[in-house]
Amino acid sequence: MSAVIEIEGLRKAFHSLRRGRRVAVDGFDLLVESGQIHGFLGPNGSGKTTTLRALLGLVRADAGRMTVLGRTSPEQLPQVAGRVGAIVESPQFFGNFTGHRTLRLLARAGGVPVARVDAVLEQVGLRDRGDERVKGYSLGMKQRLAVASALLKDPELLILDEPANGLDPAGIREMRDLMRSLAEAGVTVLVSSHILAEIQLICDHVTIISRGRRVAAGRVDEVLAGFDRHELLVRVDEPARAAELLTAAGLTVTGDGDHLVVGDVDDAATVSRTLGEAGLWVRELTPLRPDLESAFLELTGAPAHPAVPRQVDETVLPDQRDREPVIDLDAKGVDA
Ligand SMILES: Nc1ncnc2c1ncn2[C@@H]1O[C@H](COP(=O)(O)OP(=O)(O)OP(=O)(O)O)[C@@H](O)[C@H]1O
Repeated sequence: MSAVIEIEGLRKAFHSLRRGRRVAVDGFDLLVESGQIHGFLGPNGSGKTTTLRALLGLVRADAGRMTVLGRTSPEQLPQVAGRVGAIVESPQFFGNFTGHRTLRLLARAGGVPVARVDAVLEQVGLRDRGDERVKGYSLGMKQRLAVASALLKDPELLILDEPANGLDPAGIREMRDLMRSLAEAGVTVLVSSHILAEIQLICDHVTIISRGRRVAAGRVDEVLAGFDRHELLVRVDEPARAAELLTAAGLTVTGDGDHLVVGDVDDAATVSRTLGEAGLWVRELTPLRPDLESAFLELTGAPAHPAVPRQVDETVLPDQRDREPVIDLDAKGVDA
């Protein structure tokens, strides 16, 4: 497997008038290999968007080494730009244009054959809706139109910043199916998100960022294995008595009501035997597998923040919302 994205020691600080210098990304590393659907997870403000913007040359990094498809970023990015599709800044669409017309315009502007438009509409499941005006699209359809615009170039690498943000469960499912079909078609996908359950379902690899630093990376199942507490959910009559017996047998027992959670269990038979010998019959014995949600909480000290609805055709760019005035160091050529 070859590296499609490599980031080593990325640093980026912003200077704001009110709060002074703020380090957004602090020595961050990321490795995405070809064929992966790679989840990029982190709490609100942990540095995901800044990382992606730096990778794509939209903001200048203070330090670090980055490559995209084997070329250094940002210097050699133009050499591979035609092979990379990205939605990091929310694209703006004209509500009065149809999806088809929007993509035709973008195809012409990007020097892509207009014949690609039908192909990408088909790919994102908008073929039958391409002749409708964008203002009549649901949020999920607008997100898919945004993905379609990134697919016009038939990219090998697709970078999506929070593609499921603000979507309802049906929209999230559509986005998930779309990413899966892209991966099956051989596209490498890097997707940032805070919707952990979705990342767990969609992605094979994950990198977790907290306060600008990488706190975990690897295959999703391997990252989760590090959080396996070998716990079992146990349902039994007389749970209070069962808890006493299991504690006396050296196990950790928590839980209330009609079930117990028994920890540090190497062999489930220990539980059923201990209870069975005392005449208590186990009605349910289920291993509790760690999920990304709890791993994330433990690693970052923060719960995944609730979805912030963000529409792809919002008139306000994300950077203009809830942000203080910023000294644009890039424009002034000043080092942070
Ligand atoms: N243009 C900017 N000016 C000033 N501060 C910024 C700017 N962009 C990002 N920051 C700050 O850098 C930190 C990281 O922000 P970033 O947007 O990269 O996080 P994120 O992980 O993408 O968050 P979210 O999930 O909310 O999108 C935050 O403290 C943010 O306020």
